[in-house]
Amino acid sequence: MTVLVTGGAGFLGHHLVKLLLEEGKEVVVFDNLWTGSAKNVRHFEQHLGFTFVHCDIRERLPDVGHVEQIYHLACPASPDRFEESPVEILETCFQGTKNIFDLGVKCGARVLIASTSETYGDPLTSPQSEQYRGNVNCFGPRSCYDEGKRIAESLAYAYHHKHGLQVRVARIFNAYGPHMQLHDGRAVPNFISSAMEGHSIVVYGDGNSTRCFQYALDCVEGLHRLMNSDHDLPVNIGSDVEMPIGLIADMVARVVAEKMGHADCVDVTFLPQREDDPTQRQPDIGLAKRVLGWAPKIELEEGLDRTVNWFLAEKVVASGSRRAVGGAITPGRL
Ligand SMILES: O=c1ccn([C@@H]2O[C@H](COP(=O)(O)OP(=O)(O)O[C@H]3OC[C@@H](O)[C@H](O)[C@H]3O)[C@@H](O)[C@H]2O)c(=O)[nH]1
Repeated sequence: MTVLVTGGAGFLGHHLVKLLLEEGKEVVVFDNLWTGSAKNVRHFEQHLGFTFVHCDIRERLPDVGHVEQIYHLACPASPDRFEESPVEILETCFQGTKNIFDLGVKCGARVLIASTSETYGDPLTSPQSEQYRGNVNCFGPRSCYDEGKRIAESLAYAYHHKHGLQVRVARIFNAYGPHMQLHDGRAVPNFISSAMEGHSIVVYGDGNSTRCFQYALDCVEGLHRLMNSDHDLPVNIGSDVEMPIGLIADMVARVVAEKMGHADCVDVTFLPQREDDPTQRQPDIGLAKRVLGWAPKIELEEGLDRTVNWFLAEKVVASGSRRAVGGAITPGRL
């Protein structure tokens, strides 16, 4: 079976491509390396079943022959990028997704889209089940992503009704793990990079906003189960262990300090809450448990330990060989 993964050089893309190759699938990756990295796919290059195509899904897509399944992950996911490139993100969510759906119709492929907990906006109810319709500001600084992903969901069901496209919709809640960019902008890598570099950790707000963080391997296992299930309505994929961000900052500071042999943890600096930053978030994962038999397995302590180990190892490699990070990649097979 040939599987296409858009955004396969991204953080979650990396873990998903690895899982699919280990399963014996032929994997084609589409990525323009906007927020992904060549490093995230370079070690797949000797795999005969792997093909990398450098392309932008907003443009006319290259011919890749027949594919049976498409995981559509391509889109920046860090709130820092939402403020930098809102128009490009909207184009990716609409035109990019439309191009992928057209390819799905042409090939008769099933398409899974990476939707998001951001479709619930700043939720007024907790936990958030798939029935909750959300509280999204349609013109705020995060709206390109929130509304972009909402229109991607709408487009998925429009293609299903009009063209019979088989769609799967995963609403992914906060994920973290190895292969995120150190300066990605999201909380976990930001906290790790500040602690590693001895800078104060920045927490927006008073530290009481909550999130539930899932480890990358759990997340891609959930995507894989959803793709191969019969359930064609949106499903939350996330951890339901809710924690204040201030506590997560403290945990990261402690883990990094222990591993680097520092006696003291770094300080935490509090800055004003960012506009429209959700104050609480916790998925109801009852549906995923029921229809996919899925729930996250890796606890936050264990996941943070593995993630910090990975970032520290990357730092040693980078300082040892001074090799380029995220450099240009040649189109075609890696
Ligand atoms: O350096 C930082 C970064 C983030 N934060 C805070 O930590 C919380 C989590 O922030 P993140 O940037 O990791 O992620 P957010 O929850 O804001 O958005 C994410 O939600 C789920 C996704 O689908 C997306 O990846 C992204 O939109 C927010 O309250 C944010 O303000 C900090 O306090 N300091």
